[in-house]
Amino acid sequence: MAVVTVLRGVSHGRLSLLPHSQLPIVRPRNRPNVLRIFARYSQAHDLFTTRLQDRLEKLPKLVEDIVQTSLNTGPRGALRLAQGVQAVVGVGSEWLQDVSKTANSSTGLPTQLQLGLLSPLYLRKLFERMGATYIKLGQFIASAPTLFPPEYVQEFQYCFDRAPAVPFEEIKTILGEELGRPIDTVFEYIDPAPLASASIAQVHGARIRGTGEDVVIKVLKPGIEDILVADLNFIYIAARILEFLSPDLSRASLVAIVKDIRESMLEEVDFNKEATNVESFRRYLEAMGLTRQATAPKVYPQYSTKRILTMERLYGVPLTDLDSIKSLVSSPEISLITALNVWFGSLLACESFHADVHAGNLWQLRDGRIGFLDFGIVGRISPKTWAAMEVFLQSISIEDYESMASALIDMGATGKDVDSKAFARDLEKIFLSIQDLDTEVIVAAARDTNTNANTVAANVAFDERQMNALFLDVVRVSESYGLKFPREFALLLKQLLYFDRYTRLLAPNMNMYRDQRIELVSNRRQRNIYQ
Ligand SMILES: Nc1ncnc2c1ncn2[C@@H]1O[C@H](COP(=O)(O)OP(=O)(O)OP(=O)(O)O)[C@@H](O)[C@H]1O
Repeated sequence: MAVVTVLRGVSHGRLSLLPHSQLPIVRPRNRPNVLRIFARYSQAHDLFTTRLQDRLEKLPKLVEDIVQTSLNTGPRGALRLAQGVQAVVGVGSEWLQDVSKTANSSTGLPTQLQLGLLSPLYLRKLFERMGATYIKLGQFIASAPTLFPPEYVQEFQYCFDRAPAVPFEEIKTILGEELGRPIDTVFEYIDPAPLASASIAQVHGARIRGTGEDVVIKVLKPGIEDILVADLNFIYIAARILEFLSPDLSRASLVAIVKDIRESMLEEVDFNKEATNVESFRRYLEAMGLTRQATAPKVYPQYSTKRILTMERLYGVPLTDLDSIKSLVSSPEISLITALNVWFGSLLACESFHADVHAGNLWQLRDGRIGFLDFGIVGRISPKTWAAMEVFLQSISIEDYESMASALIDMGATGKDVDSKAFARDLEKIFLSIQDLDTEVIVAAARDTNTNANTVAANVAFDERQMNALFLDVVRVSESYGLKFPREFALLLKQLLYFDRYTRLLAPNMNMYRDQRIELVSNRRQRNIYQ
């Protein structure tokens, strides 16, 4: 909790050294008042002096670390600083405009505007402008509700990763360097217009020379590693200073956060890792006899490196694109069931699970199969978490909130005794509210006979916001009982809520946790749902 407290303090600009009045006091018994007061004062004073000395001793190491890290960052640091200033000025002027719009209103400035650039909305915008590292940091905040204040976790769910495209000439240069030979000896054709452009990578359609196979090439954007080094070093310095200023801050947690961010970012900019993840998912499909039902793009290792990833091109539409999907398959419900069974099966039988199956990464393919894209973020489940997760999922399916509570207690590290009955009652309230809220939203969308893609999308966005709020509720209630979950649990739960949303959209009458066709817990034996 120390991390949360301090980070909250920072976010409201209130970080300070521990004042005298809050120093722990050891009460000696049976002493006259004056002596007691003196003893109390001198103990507090001693403690303060010891802490100060302790800190002063650490100061040279901190300065050395900062200097060393800044030297490692080199001129990239200055460049990043300039970009940072530009981003602050940009979002700052947006904020000023918004302030001036509300200046004449009688209700005064909304809290969002009062907090300035530190408010969730403007901080999210600032992160988006700052690019790759901060977008990933934002996405990390969104996935770590136990560490950050809920309003930030909620807002950062919408940290969009879109960035201007890098000119095609530059992309061609990178491809030539990475392939080590003229690109036209490998590719017969590359589409100069990118299929997608995010902060870290850009994707182009292409055709392999000789075989004529359609592929996509995911290219790491130039200079992205430099930006990462500069940004991660900056984040490291900030963490060190925080530790220095607040000795009460749990060091292990803060270091773990920085380590987690660092590791997940470095994994994402190494396409060899993504290639390994896709390949292991494909092996899982093969081993389970699921290749006729689902796929992930085949990787062309001979045309892939750390910086470029050449993959089979899939053709299809996102599973949530209701109108398009109906033109491809007669029963979107069956498609959804397949997707769910394949994903749940991977939890058990694959080395890692796809931890980012948002709508853009889950496709209904033209050939009828389900396509899983983008294996940049994966999770791994420890046996302990998985065992508790099994019970958790079973308990959802039978609406047994007491076993749900005990599964959550098993998963969440706590030294305290938890009142599992009260916890169960609180969980029940949350899950009941999920059912009510979502059904309402989706039914409203479905009744609209003129529904077009935009209408559906608007409703889905609204629905997603609610789902996230409910997901945060589960975590918040658990936290109030002293539970702290491993991050893989948050990844899993978030994914389940995404799936719940797809279910309400594609198969409103189906109960994901009860339907016999969905093997939530054990998917070793694939049932034939097509008979
Ligand atoms: N194998 C593929 N076949 C067809 N299109 C693809 C393929 N891989 C990627 N794309 C297209 O490129 C887009 C971005 O790809 P991907 O999700 O892998 O990159 P990303 O940089 O991680 O993007 P994001 O973070 O937005 O998910 C996909 O949404 C899809 O439109």
